[in-house]
Amino acid sequence: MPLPRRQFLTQASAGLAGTLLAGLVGSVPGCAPARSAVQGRLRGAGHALGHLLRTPDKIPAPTRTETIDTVIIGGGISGLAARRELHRLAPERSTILLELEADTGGNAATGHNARTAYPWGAHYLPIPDARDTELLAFLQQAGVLTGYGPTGLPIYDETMLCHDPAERLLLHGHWQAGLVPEAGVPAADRAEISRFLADMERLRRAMGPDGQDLFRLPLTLSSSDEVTRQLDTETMAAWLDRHGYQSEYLRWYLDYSYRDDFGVSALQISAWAGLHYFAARKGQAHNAPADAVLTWPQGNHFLAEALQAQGGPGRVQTQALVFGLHEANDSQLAVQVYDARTRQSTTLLARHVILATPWHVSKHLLPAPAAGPPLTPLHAPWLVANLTVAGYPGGPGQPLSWDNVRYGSPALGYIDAEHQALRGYEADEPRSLTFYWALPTDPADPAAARRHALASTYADWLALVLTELELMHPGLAAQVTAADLWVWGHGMVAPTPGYVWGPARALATQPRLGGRVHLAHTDLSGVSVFEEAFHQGQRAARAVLGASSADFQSAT
Ligand SMILES: Cc1cc2nc3c(=O)[nH]c(=O)nc-3n(C[C@H](O)[C@H](O)[C@H](O)COP(=O)(O)OP(=O)(O)OC[C@H]3O[C@@H](n4cnc5c(N)ncnc54)[C@H](O)[C@@H]3O)c2cc1C
Repeated sequence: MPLPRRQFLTQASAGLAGTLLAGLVGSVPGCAPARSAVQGRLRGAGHALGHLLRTPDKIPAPTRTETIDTVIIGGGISGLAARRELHRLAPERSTILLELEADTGGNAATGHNARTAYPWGAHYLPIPDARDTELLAFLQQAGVLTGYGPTGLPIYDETMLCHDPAERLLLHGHWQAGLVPEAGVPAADRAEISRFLADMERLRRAMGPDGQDLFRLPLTLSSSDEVTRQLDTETMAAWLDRHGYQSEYLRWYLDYSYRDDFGVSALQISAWAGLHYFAARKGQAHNAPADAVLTWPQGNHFLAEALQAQGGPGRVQTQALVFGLHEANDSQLAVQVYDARTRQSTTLLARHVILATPWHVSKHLLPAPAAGPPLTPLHAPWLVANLTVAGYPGGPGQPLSWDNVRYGSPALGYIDAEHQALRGYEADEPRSLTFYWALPTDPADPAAARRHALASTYADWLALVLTELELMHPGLAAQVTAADLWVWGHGMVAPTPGYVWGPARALATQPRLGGRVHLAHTDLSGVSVFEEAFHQGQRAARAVLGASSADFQSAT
């Protein structure tokens, strides 16, 4: 049964001050400033335009026709990577990328205040596996990778490697360094945490009988070992129970990590995905440790801009809603697109289409699939809040770090958006903080959480965020001067049991419409991270070129 809205917000704030949910910021005792003192607004992806897909009769019929070789639908990381790859391998082809929003980047969106750019979504890339030469080549061209050391390991631009201090955790009233609970944690729990991390280290190095790493990114490179893939059929929580991992500190740390990458906890993801999270990361660098991350004030929008810049002169059209896709004739597809600027629609006749949209959009555009289980990705809604705070977020212990998390919180903490700025700060200078919050989702009715999230008001969200800030830094909520908030109705895909290696994903990723439509999106991976999106795009672009050469051969 759908949650009433008040209950949804109560769950979102589980553990926060009980008085919070009156819905008025001023009702939070002793912490929240008068509502009028905080400048800001509630934003979000272009729901109104996107929702036109549900009522196509309200969209004007196409009045013009254009012919083009390849149309890319969706300008997130996967669509931009596809465009770059097409340009790299076949620059003579005509392409157009159509993006619904006013800017490309998808979930790697950015905004800014008077002080700095900040992320609205994806904000970091762990240093990649040094075997991922295609990703390294892109990063080198983007200036992120500056060369190679004497042993052949990549050297990353020091200004883009996350500076120290990178992470801190508020635990037992004290800020400790790092996010793995340590300070004041009983010895038995510490031993369990060490055992788990040692297990993950073993899995990181483990190979399957086919000679492939058991876990790797992109995940298609992981071993096809059946015993390992069977782990996709149980939940990570069940796997932890089976292996005697009961420590509440360990379970909190794992749930925090999974909510941060997948939006849901160990109860909702498969054991394969839960282990992949820890065992697939094999970053290596000449000038950074294996767990270093690359980050920018504007988050991964930096990488989106670089992908777009490397994609050549092909057209990129934003505020363009694709609402129809069908076969026009034996050799062309018809793509119907509505331009929200001119309020006119066009039919593009294309030999190939790369569909780089989330599955809830793609399934509307594609003809019904062949018989088989449907793909039903679970997406938690997310709240991201960018705050300007007049005071310093200090506290006992480790100073302000890039990533700041409160143990036991239902939220995911905040990033210091100005962390990478290469300058000193006056103690009383304002700071820009980016809060992340994966909202609770009932897998039986995920649409209910989304509906409630989209129906909640600026005041509702602001109350949640300010209360969380107050619990992290008593007295600081009153010093918030601006707060812009963004709700993602669909955050990122959660790899629920059976999603990654079950039949539905394999079926959904098949080429469609006579082999002329190729799909790319992290929903089709099950693990929503930059590396997956990048490789999804590359694979789709190569599939277009492969299909084109087959066309060419059959025509000659
Ligand atoms: C809050 C949040 C934080 C995240 N943090 C990180 C992180 O730190 N690091 C990381 O690696 N990953 C992170 N991710 C995951 C991130 O989603 C992926 O890394 C990646 O950006 C996904 O790219 P994509 O191309 O698969 O999808 P999307 O970003 O979903 O791109 C799809 C695009 O299609 C467009 N579109 C949809 N419908 C239409 C239509 N009908 N016509 C035209 N265009 C359409 C959309 O507007 C969108 O631009 C985060 C995700 C979220 C939500």
